[in-house]
Amino acid sequence: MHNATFACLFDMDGVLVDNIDFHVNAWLQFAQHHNRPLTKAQYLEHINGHVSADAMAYVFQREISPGELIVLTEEKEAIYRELYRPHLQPAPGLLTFLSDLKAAHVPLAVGTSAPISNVYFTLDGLPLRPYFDAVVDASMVKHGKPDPEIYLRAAERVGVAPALCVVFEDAFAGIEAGLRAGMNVIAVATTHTREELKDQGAALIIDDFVGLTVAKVGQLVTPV
Ligand SMILES: O=P(O)(O)OC[C@H]1O[C@@H](O)[C@H](O)[C@@H](O)[C@@H]1O
Repeated sequence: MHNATFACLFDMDGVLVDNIDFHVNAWLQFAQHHNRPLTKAQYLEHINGHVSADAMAYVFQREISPGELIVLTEEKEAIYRELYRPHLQPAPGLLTFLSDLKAAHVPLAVGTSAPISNVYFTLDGLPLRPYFDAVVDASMVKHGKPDPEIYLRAAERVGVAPALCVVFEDAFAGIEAGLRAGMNVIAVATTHTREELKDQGAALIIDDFVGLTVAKVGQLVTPV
């Protein structure tokens, strides 16, 4: 058995599930309903991977009150869940990779900008929750990605030093959050192409989890 000396921290949307097209369509429908201009390019640059408080402030170009934020977030996320529900499935190779990590006693956590309603939908809907020792969502932090708080909190929850954590991320904001937390980042080329990801500072770029081994990930944090 592999002797685990590191932890793996997973982003949710775009990593555990390859669902960003559904988020894009939900945001475009939501924005149209509120007569706000929004394009896919703007989504990718300003919304992808960000917490709803920041995304809504961008869409409406103003501060959103806490009460309004709850209503608007649930409106958008209900559209997303309706669109994605028939397609809900784990990313290719994910279940095998998570089982291998568990067998090697690697502590596992999720660090997501998503609201808790989407965490229930994804982690309990599949179900993926039994694999994870900790889940940190948007409601548990003051500052969303690209701030490192979500990943620092996840590392704290599994009791592993940031330098010994490997973050799996698809979003620019999430990659930056992992790097600013002092962690090793593996970029997943779901939302962005390998070309777009190549200068973002990730130690490795993968298309999905097929064929990924515990040893390969461990090498990123374990001196040879
Ligand atoms: O990629 P993460 O951190 O799981 O982020 C979740 C967020 O990702 C964004 O891309 C979605 O548009 C949001 O609606 C969602 O809540």
